[in-house]
Amino acid sequence: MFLVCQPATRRRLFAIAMNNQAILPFSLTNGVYAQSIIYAWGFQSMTRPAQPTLSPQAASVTPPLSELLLATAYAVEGVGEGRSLTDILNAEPANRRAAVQSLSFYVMRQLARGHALADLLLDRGLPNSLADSLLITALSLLSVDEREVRDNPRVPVYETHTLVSQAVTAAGLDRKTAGFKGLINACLRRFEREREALLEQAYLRSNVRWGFPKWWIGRVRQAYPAQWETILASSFQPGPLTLRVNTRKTSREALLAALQEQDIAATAIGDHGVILDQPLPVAKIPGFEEGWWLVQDAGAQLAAQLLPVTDGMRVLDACAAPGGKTAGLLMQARLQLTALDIDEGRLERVAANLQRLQLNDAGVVLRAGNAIDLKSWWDGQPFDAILADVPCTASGIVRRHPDIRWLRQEQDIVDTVALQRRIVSALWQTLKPGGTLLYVTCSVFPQEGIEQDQWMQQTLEGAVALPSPGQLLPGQGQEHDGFFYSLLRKQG
Ligand SMILES: C[S@@+](CC[C@H](N)C(=O)[O-])C[C@H]1O[C@@H](n2cnc3c(N)ncnc32)[C@H](O)[C@@H]1O
Repeated sequence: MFLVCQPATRRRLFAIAMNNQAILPFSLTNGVYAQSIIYAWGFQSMTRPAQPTLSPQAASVTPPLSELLLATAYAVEGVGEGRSLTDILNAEPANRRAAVQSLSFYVMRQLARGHALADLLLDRGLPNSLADSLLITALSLLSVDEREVRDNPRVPVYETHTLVSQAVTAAGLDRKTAGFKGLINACLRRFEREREALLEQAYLRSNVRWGFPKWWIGRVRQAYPAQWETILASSFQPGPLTLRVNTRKTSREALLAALQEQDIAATAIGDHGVILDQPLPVAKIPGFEEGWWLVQDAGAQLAAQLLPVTDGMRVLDACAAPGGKTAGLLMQARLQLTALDIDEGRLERVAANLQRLQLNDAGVVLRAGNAIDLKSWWDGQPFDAILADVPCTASGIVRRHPDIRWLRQEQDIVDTVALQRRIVSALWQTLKPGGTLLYVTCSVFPQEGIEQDQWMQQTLEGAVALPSPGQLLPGQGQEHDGFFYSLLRKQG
């Protein structure tokens, strides 16, 4: 494998490869009576980012709940300012990352409820955004109900008095929130007293009922009048842990047998997938170090199967990072593969992941570049096949990235559609006559899927549609996230 990047990047890449560890489980104290943690975030999280070094003793101690609540409030504030929760969590120290992930994922799902309750308790939000985020965090966690716990046993549940006192202690830990201790205490205690009435009022709001922004609910409802409720309900729940077997290293039967041996319940899904009954830390699943599998949703696994590739082909994976679909393609055949991505940092993850899976063949080149700017990265040799897993709103993968629904704005759909068209138009020029291009998005919005497909067939010279799944929706039939697939051949 050959990486086209700066020398400093190469050094960091080596460090990442050496650091390739899984997220560890943790246990919470402080009055938690039901707790379990989501471990794998997807392919990206299989490589642990560089973290400040902690002594083994310090790294194994989970901080008190008050500290976790404050860290979660910082995460909520960060998302409110437009930062990705994945980036925020990557910067968390190792000893609390899993705990803060569990809390912040839950709060993200119930953010509309937390906001609505804070609105009802205070005429205006708190004048300090961190204090406001702490109040919303505590209210989201205090308002967990039995039905939620029944539907999802991983929901974090705390005894009320513990949560209230820890939230107030959390306020005292930071000078930005210390002045709001009394007000936060008063709000949380009032919530305890008026819980039923406040929740009843909050649930009158559609964004609280569904856990999505109003504009998002409207878009899904308009696009899928018969299925919108199941799509939203399914998108609200956390996705399961699904693995894609590395068929270069092992078989699905062998992986299922190894899982069974360790009493890990799992079933086959799709052609190469395995779905675990319960999520586990990746390091606890047999074969992680050996590269027997990667974490990949069943819908995403289809990409490598749909693009017709055979040994020796010149293939472009145009928006490759973090490399889940690159890995899938390399399991299908021995390729002369260029993995292109505009983000050099994310490209490092492709390298680390291919290394763990031992798919870093001599014919693989990782290249940092903008797909639109052909002159900057293309050598003029046409490709036999192109995977265009273009940037999108990611509205189909909100189960695994619960912050996305709050980070996106309705206008983003228009901007993303325009960017996707520019990327595909450029890539089409690099495709051989007779070659195939697979267009992929992890979105449920038709503007990025079926409407783009129509546009491509009308606009791209010589484009002929081949059979492909089209729109895959969460909660409809097989277990998977939301994706759109269109396979086009360039007539020669
Ligand atoms: C949906 S993600 C790709 C996921 C990846 N194919 C996988 O399966 O792991 C889209 C990627 O496109 C990259 N990207 C965005 N704009 C791009 C551009 N103009 N040229 C190349 N890559 C781009 C982003 O950095 C991001 O990594």
